[in-house]
Amino acid sequence: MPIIYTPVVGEACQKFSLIYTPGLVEGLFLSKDDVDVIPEVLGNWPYPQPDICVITDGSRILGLGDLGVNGMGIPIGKLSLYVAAAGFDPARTLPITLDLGTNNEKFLDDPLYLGARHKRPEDPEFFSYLDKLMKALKEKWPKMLVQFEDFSSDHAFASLDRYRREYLMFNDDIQGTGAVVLAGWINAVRLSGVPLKDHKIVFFGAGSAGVGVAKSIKDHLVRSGMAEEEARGMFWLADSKGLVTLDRGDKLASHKTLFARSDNEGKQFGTLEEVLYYVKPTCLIGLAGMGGAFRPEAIRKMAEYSRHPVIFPLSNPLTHAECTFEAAMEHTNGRVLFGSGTAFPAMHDPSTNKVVEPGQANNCYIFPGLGFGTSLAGATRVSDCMVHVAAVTLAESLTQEELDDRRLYPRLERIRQVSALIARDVAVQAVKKGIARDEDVLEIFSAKSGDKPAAVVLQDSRRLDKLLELVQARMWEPVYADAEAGAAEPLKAMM
Ligand SMILES: NC(=O)C1=CN([C@@H]2O[C@H](COP(=O)(O)OP(=O)(O)OC[C@H]3O[C@@H](n4cnc5c(N)ncnc54)[C@H](O)[C@@H]3O)[C@@H](O)[C@H]2O)C=CC1
Ligand SMILES: CC(=O)C(=O)O
Ligand SMILES: [Mg+2]
Repeated sequence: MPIIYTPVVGEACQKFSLIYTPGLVEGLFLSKDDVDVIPEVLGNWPYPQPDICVITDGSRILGLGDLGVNGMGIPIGKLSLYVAAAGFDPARTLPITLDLGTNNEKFLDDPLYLGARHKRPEDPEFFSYLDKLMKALKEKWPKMLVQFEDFSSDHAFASLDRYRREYLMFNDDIQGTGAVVLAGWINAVRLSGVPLKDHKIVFFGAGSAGVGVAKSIKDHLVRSGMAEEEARGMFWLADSKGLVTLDRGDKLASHKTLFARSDNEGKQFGTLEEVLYYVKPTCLIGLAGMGGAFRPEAIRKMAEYSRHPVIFPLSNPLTHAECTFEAAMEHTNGRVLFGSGTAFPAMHDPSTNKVVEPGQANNCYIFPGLGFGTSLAGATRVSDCMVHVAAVTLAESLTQEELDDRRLYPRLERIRQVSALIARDVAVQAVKKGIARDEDVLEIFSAKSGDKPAAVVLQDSRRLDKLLELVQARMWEPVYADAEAGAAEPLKAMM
């Protein structure tokens, strides 16, 4: 996991042009010059019809910025996790990197850079290209789910809004991250001892991930019965200019306006510390890609404001995490409820004489199961309910032992089990919405395409068990064709 994914995948992307292996088909590159021949380029893909595609334009790779075509490591890494964590067939996964240019001067001047050495196009050309690509992908592989990954935040929000109704797609940084943090947050709130409505959440970073997470938690609160205004009042977002307020004097990007504060009485708060002293939050979430930004003083303040402060330094890779697990433990006297984007090692807590394992709040707990359930159901799109149920199922997937250990997420070793549960519940939501098309899934609920079965049918435990069996039966297993060799046994034992 730490090799095919964060942190090493970040380094692999930084060095991608140098370590590239000619002749190995790793993924599909589409350049600006291909604009009129996109279907023909897709036709060059030498493997069977893909079920899942991860696409990036390399414009915001983890917290490492614009890596251009070198971002290819991310679709490859994410798809490896679709295989390992949910059971997609590796031959039916498609990594795509758009080589539309880069605004990274270092690469523009680098003779060894593999991508096109020109700047990125303006929005009209960018979206016209993307429109053609989405159309061509749907025409060629209508059932394939497309995951948008690591696009710069303006394009991440705009493309999600543009394609989510017409195409089978979702944005992992906005929706996958939203769901995984919501799951950890639900469990952290339970352990914090602070009533839900009294939580105050500060976000350091208000980009695709920050706003995606804030929206996901806010929508969950509203679904649970809280009024929209009250729910929104629990959030304070800070970006590179400080607390996001309506009267800050700059033109706010549209994705930030939903959470912009209007109750700041004309005062502005430029630094994270100023925001913390003003808000006195119970939760601090880092999604700014600023390594070390949660300094000891800030962590100590969090421990003053709450007996069990929730601190989530979520930026990737490890060097960009806002603080380490060790620092969070030290400056809260071990009271922190912690989740990070990249895994930190476990620590011995002298006060309890126990080993404490930090949570890994990474969308890798969500996208494999969400994608598998969507694909299994033959869903025609990814609805908000499908993403929301993925979060709730993840939050509820902990075993008694994991709950006793005060964990926020299940052990990573159980990821295939957890992904299967998420896939089942996502598929149920697709059936509920009438957007499932897979006949085996529909038959379990005695439904036809387009039907919306009654709640009593959808909650019937016998049918749910059958659906889980179907999920497990369809999961690809890394076994040798000659099963007699017994190569499958160690992996089966993990299930
Ligand atoms: N744990 C997880 O599962 C995930 C983690 N991430 C991480 O989150 C980070 C951000 O990702 P995105 O939101 O997509 O990027 P983004 O570029 O859309 O947003 C970054 C935000 O940070 C703010 N920022 C930048 N410098 C700052 C500073 N000095 N002080 C305060 N704010 C500052 C920007 O104004 C912007 O609001 C990345 O490091 C990425 O790896 C993203 C998705 C999932
Ligand atoms: C985990 C992830 O999607 C990111 O850091 O961008
Ligand atoms: Mg990402």
